Amino acid sequence: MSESLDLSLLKGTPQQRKDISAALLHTLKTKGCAKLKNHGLPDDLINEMFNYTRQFFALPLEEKMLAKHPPESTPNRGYSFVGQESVSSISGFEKGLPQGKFVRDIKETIDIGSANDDLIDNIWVPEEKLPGFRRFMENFYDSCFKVELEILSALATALGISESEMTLLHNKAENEFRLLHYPAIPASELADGTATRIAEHTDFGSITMLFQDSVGGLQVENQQNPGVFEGVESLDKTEIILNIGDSFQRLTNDTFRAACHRVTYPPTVKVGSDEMIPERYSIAYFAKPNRAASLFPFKKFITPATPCRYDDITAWDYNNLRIAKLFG
Ligand SMILES: O=C(O)CCC(=O)C(=O)O
Ligand SMILES: [Fe+2]
Repeated sequence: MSESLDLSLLKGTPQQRKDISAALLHTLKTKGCAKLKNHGLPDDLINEMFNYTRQFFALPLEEKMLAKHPPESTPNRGYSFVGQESVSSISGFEKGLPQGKFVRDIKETIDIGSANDDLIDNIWVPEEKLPGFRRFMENFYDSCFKVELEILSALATALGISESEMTLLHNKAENEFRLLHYPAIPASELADGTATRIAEHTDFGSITMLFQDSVGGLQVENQQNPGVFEGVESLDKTEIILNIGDSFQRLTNDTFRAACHRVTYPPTVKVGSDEMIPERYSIAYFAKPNRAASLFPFKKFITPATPCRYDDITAWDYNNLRIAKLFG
């Protein structure tokens, strides 16, 4: 995986901004994801984020279940126990592939939205179970939103589309963000291919900003070599791993393709061995276009050589179409 890109250059000279935006676009288009440093989120904040994430998942199951995700896909809020959600049902969706075999994800998650969302409320454990958790998460969400807008503006610059059009499409912060815990398991549990940590998938939104600990196992499909998945390790958990989601693929009429990714064995553990795969934590912030916005491709990307590939659909209808498949 290539070097981290220095996002502080977006605030440098106009030339530096242009160059770093172009580098970001190039890395995403070739590698499928980009690592970002100096993105503006303080190290302490990210470290605290991981601390809270660890503390949340360390609560007894019956306490986590006080914030339980409904059995169906919407509203996508609250705690999902190991086995509740299976991502393999959407593997290959945007590639137009038929649904493949069922693979069990061995992960637990909590999904969180904006504190100011007037459509959906968050689902929290009672404050006394994890004091400060709710407030911290709500603030972290807002901090991620600021970085999201900067990244989207940079991508707009690099793609030659209007920054304000891009911002207007995302200004309601109707995003989602998810804490993930992959429990420690013997490697043998993954050996026959019926289970994994998270099955191959693309994210639904515009961009995903991911934070991961140092365990490893995240793999992203190289955009120039379909079918080839490359490991993405973070030496430093304060780095953001950025990838493109399906909504952006639609908006750019496939100029930009969503990156397929998955989490499996970390590089330190031998496939099929008796070793234990250590537990792993990650945090994914899914930036999405406003619910009412159309995902019809920007005019610039519809040409005689590249006719429009997508129907007009709102971001919300598209989101629900995708998510409906996740909770079976
Ligand atoms: O845990 C990770 O690194 C990836 C999580 C992910 O891809 C997702 O939740 O969509
Ligand atoms: Fe993902």
